Amino acid sequence: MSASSSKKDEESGGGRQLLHEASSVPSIMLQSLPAGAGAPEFTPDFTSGYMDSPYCYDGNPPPRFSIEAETPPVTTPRTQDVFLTSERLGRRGNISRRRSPSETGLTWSQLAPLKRSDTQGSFVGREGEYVQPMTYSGRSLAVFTSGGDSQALSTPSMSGELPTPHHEEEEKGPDDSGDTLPPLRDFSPSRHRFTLKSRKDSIIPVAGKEGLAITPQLYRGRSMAVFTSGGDSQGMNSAVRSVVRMGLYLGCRVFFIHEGYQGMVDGGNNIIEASWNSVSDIIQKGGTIIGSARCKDFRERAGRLKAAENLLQHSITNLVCIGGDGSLTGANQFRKDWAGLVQELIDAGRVPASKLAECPNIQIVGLVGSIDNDFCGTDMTIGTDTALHRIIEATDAVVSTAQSHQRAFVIEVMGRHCGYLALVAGLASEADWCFIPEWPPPTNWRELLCEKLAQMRSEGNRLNIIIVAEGAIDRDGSPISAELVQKVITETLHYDTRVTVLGHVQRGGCPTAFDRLLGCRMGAEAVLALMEMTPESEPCVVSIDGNQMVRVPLMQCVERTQAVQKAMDNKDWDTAVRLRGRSFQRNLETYKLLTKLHIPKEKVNLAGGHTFNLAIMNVGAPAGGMNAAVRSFVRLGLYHHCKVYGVHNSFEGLANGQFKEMKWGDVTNWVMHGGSFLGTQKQLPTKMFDRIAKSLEHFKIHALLMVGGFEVSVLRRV
Ligand SMILES: Nc1ncnc2c1ncn2[C@@H]1O[C@H](COP(=O)(O)OP(=O)(O)O)[C@@H](O)[C@H]1O
Ligand SMILES: O=P(O)(O)OC[C@H]1O[C@](O)(COP(=O)(O)O)[C@@H](O)[C@@H]1O
Repeated sequence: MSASSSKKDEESGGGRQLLHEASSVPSIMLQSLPAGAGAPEFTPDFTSGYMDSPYCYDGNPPPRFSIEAETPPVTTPRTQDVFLTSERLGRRGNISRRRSPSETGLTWSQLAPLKRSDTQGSFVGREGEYVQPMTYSGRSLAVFTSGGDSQALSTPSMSGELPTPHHEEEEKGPDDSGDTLPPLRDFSPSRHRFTLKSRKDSIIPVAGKEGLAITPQLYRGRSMAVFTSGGDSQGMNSAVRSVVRMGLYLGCRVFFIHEGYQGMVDGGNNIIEASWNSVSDIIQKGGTIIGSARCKDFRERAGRLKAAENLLQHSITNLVCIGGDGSLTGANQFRKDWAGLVQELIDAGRVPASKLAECPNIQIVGLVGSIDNDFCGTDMTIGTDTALHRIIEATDAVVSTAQSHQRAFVIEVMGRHCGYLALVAGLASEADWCFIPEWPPPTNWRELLCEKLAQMRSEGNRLNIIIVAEGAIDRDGSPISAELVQKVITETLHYDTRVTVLGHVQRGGCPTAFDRLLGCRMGAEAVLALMEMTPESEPCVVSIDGNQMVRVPLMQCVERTQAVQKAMDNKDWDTAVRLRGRSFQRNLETYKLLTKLHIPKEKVNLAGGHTFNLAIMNVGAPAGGMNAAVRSFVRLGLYHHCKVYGVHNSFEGLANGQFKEMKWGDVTNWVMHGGSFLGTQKQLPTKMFDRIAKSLEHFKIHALLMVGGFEVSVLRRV
């Protein structure tokens, strides 16, 4: 026994001693997941723009949880208890494991660190990696929920295929970008160009200025305009509001251009000056108050000439374009043409000659507003989060009626070229199958699909949910429509099968809090980026990277986005998925793994034949997502040949031996349910340590995952 553990024994009394005496349980690892409102330390700080756990900044260590690990049973040099969290809480951020290297005695390189300057530090989780089936065959684990329950995303899967490893994406290495920002201080344009260090991406982001103090009236006298273009999305209004107010704050004249490029071409009342109040009371509204359009004229030089003439009338030489890749491509073309267009207008006597000196260039900054999340270069586009909420709400509603009538439902979601919405909706609703354009199903998908659905029914499921992206295709590139899927199911299985096309409902309605904030943050950053531009600057897109506002070169992003389509056209699915980014790959792998009906058959055991017992429990008040976490844990544990126990009723259950061995099918359909199926209680284990230790010994538990609030820390401190 180490010196440190002896000391802790003295502090904690007999229960701890029991753990150490349990010869058949050489060690125990405790891990905890924060859940719900009972985990205030993880509350995102939306206002500052940095949604990390304050652990990163306030210097306080997180609660520690292990009951000491003297003989580490698993594979790392010295395995310790960890605290799992979503790194930087970017919606597509990494799941990371947090702990202090100084506490663990490990070096950063052993931890595969993210190189953050957090007081706690993080190292990258293994989410999305290809994981050999049955790697930890024989081990046991248990799960419990405790504290407040929480509604969360967990992970279903899709095809009957085994997961195949994807190539490691080259563009993004571990996020080592974050910590170059200095504390809040005055901003002036000559200072503050922070580069994000050591990125391996071909698209290199530059850190934005969010969080810095900005001097008012810094750009007094400049003119700028904002417009929305292409398909609208929820959160565009928030971005417009933010652009207008930041522009005014900096002393600029700010104009609205109504109806996208069409308004720019038509001019007149489409271009009007904005005031502070003209954007009041819009942050909560869906759509775009300044209108959006698709405009043929602007694709032609003649149209762009008219647009330039209209902008020159107001001496507008700074544009914030809120739209998709098409709109941003158009903006880039406009910028390239600008000098020639101005000269042509002067030559034709349509604008005074002085305009050339006054407005020699036009500067462009883009914000991506699209529900599809199809733009390379940003983790999330404005509107995606809201669309996902709509889809999940609708799917939950469909599930209830499908259940009554024992029906299969094929739900079509938007995404002409991108499967993000379908895939993530599939994950979050535990759909039985999910069709996306980037990863078409095997050629015999009809048989596989029907086999899977039939098997589910034979195991007692009353319904089936299949999600089809609007742009889903098969391996030959032919569309897989919702109607085709319906036909296959009806003809083969004779199930009562209905199609629900969610359509524009997904794009309408009020934005979620996330999209409102995303619009706000991106809009403000866009104005700063715009004002800092020089005639030589390339147009940029303001994007979210992890949870940081960054600027990325517009055309590189557009090219990468178009490359995904090219890869799909060439039926190069691996490349298409890879180009979509690591988070997309992770989602896909997780979906494929966890949606399987049974544990995959492989017998590989990378743990060298060890048998491990795992347990999971919930603690504290219930919080959304607890069941989803349990489902993922149980299935992954089983996949690694562990024995997995669910511990009922928090610490009390732990002390009373309320352990239930969990099987793969026991957690089916757990994702969409709030609360805690294991049962959770707000209670401290302080008076139960002896009994807890006996239970752990009795069930020979090697590792325990606690999902809950602060209560989990008490056991750890023992
Ligand atoms: N290559 C281009 N040149 C000029 N304008 C373009 C170009 N591509 C798109 N646009 C303009 O942007 C508008 C919106 O583009 P679109 O692709 O329909 O939507 P999104 O911006 O949502 O991708 C088009 O109607 C057109 O006016
Ligand atoms: O409203 P429209 O013009 O029918 O467009 C529908 C398309 O627009 C989208 O909602 C969003 O696409 P973009 O934002 O990329 O333009 C797609 O998912 C959908 O296929």
